Amino acid sequence: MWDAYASLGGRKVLDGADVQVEYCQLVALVGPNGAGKSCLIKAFAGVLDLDGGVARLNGDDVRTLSSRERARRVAYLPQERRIAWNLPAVEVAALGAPFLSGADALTRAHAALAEVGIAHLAGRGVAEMSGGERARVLLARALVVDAPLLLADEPIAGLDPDAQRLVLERLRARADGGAGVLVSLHDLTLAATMADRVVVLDQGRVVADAAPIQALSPAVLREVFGLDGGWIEGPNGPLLAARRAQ
Ligand SMILES: Nc1ncnc2c1ncn2[C@@H]1O[C@H](COP(=O)(O)OP(=O)(O)OP(=O)(O)O)[C@@H](O)[C@H]1O
Repeated sequence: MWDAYASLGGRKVLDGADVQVEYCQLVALVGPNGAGKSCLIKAFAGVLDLDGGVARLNGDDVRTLSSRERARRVAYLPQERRIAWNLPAVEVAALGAPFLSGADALTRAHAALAEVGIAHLAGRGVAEMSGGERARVLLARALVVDAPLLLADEPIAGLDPDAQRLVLERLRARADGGAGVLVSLHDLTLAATMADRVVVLDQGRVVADAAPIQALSPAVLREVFGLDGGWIEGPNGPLLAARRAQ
């Protein structure tokens, strides 16, 4: 995405943001509440109009692609977790592959539910699930196709710690398997542990885009997140040691 500008309700929500997602990379998008992360992801998914700049998928302006072509090229997990109908989980997950035959879509949906650790819930209605279980069904819907670009807006919000790790490991595996993955996160330690690159967004602008520890430097932690501190090496990767700036 180059030079993206967008406004909502008369306010600038993207202000010249440049973000590239390469194949085989997991890119974590971080920033405070209201920074523009969802807007940026929506622009990539082709569901938010830009006032300026362009979101390209493999060179093509996403807005020029048909819905089916978009569904092939980009899988999108929105932040919104509402599901209108009480369909079984496997049928909800199968909706992620509208261009496959019903049987193929269901086979893939079963595999995607297993991938996110809820194969046992395949036949359960989504209205009869906990919030975290439903969140995993929606993630499975995004994983049903091997889209070259996977967009996940706060995929681990509301999940227990084990499920958070599982979901990020699955997204990591998609990147290792060749996809570009852009995932918005609030947990900076998980972002630093799992991502190849971290993009820091603040007021619709990219203020850092680098390897995790470089992007989340003490200066960025202070200026963007209001935190004093830095990174220490933990047994399983970097750990954020920070407190609110005085
Ligand atoms: N439908 C809307 N109408 C008007 N303003 C909106 C709308 N949706 C979002 N905004 C504004 O756009 C800005 C960016 O919102 P966005 O949802 O992209 O932030 P975010 O970084 O994803 O935040 P969070 O971490 O809270 O999810 C915010 O100032 C928000 O108030």
